[in-house]
Amino acid sequence: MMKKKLRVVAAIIENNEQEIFCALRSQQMSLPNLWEFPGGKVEQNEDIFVALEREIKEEFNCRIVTDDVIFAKTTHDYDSFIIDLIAIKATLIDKEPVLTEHAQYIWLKRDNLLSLNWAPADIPIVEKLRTEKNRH
Ligand SMILES: Nc1nc2c([nH]c(=O)n2[C@H]2C[C@H](O)[C@@H](COP(=O)(O)OP(=O)(O)OP(=O)(O)O)O2)c(=O)[nH]1
Repeated sequence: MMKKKLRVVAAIIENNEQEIFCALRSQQMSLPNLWEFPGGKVEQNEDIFVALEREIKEEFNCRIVTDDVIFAKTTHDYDSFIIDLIAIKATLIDKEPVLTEHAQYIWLKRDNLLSLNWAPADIPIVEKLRTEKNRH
């Protein structure tokens, strides 16, 4: 049978201290106990930037402003599905995120990102963040 293909957007949210927002998937979610850049599935005909803002609002009850470019795009073949993961940088507006589905979150400097147990699809994005030169 053909594997299901998921199109997922993920936010690289950086704060004023150059820390990046990392979220821990809970026991109840798929890929439990793995860290991710928060986001979710893009709906049919939905704009990816709109999808990302929607997902962050749903999952953390806060608003972000996204870049208007894609930071990184990667494909990963999990046992039960294939994911197209689209990472987009973003900035938090209003307030700190509130956990609703995730088990935990943490703000980490780039150099410390590899200390977490990431969802496999996210590893290339973590690597790109660690080595990027022109940060903003
Ligand atoms: N949001 C997000 N999902 C990721 C990342 N890396 C990664 O492998 N994934 C996977 C986990 C999920 O299987 C899928 C995203 O789906 P989701 O979080 O919207 O929804 P879900 O499958 O947990 O739950 P559901 O909507 O099926 O109830 O992509 C990532 O960095 N961010």
